Amino acid sequence: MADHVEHALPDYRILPPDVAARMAQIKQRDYVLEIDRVTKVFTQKKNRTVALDAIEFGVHRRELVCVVGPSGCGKSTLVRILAGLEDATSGQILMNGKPVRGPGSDRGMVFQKYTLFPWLDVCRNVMFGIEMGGVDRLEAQRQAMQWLQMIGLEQFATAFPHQLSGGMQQRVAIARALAASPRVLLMDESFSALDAQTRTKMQNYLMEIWRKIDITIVFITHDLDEAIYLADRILVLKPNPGRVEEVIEVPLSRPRRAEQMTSDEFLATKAHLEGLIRSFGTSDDMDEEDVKIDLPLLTLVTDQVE
Ligand SMILES: Nc1ncnc2c1ncn2[C@@H]1O[C@H](COP(=O)(O)OP(=O)(O)OP(=O)(O)O)[C@@H](O)[C@H]1O
Repeated sequence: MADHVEHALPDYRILPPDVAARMAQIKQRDYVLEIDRVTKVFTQKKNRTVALDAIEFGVHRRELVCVVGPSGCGKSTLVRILAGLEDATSGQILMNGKPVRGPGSDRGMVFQKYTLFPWLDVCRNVMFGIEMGGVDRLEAQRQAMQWLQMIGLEQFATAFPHQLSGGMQQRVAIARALAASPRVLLMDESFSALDAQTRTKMQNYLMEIWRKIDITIVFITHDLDEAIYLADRILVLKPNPGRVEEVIEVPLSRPRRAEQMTSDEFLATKAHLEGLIRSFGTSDDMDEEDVKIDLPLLTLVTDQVE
């Protein structure tokens, strides 16, 4: 007899009762953001790329949706269209039922690269979004300090961005985006420049803020662990052309804890996502096993201990 029996993972589609109840509650809420048959075609000389092909999806109020997919499946294009930075070739984005015509204060954005204004101190960076909304300077300063308190950086109010670590800068970027009172926060690979430990802290920190305020989050990521850990639902895109492959309801209870990353439900969801990405057959950086490195001969290790 075999010494060990292979551990069978549960079906990732089976939601524990508390998760099923939460998901039912989320689905009763209105859509804040609707992607209404959005197609985006890029034409360059003779090349025609269908980056997004009739994408249809609705994000409920106070939901946290992650978007994953291999390189080139249209994640960045989608987030740029959601932000109003790019037009769809056909279809439309609706915010609370109204068509999006360009960037607006109802959608905040946090990018991958640190985008704080280097010449403004932390408080002024956060004040920026508030003042843009027509609030006077003194009131903006009061609100900015409240945000800094919320993110635990009030003692850094007069520091400049270069004096902060990457994680702290992203916390300020989140505070700056939220201070402008958006309905939706769009996050494009916002934590991928951070080291693993800081990244986990930022994920917990984001979920903590999200729990406290009325905000809906759309989070684009390459990282499957990050998507499963954060999301209520995961929108999986496939490339060539960019289409919705599947929408996954994450079978994990909230509040999320790091220990859940080794749970059967987590592993089953990850195994399924990995299988999907592999089935797209792209040479993607999500698939680390496929990465081949040509080493120059001189780098061969000669003192290897067996
Ligand atoms: N401005 C552009 N002009 C021409 N083609 C573009 C443009 N922007 C994106 N594309 C093409 O559209 C497709 C989707 O690109 P996009 O950057 O949205 O994918 P992605 O999923 O965000 O990729 P990655 O994860 O590598 O950032 C790709 O084939 C890309 O080459």
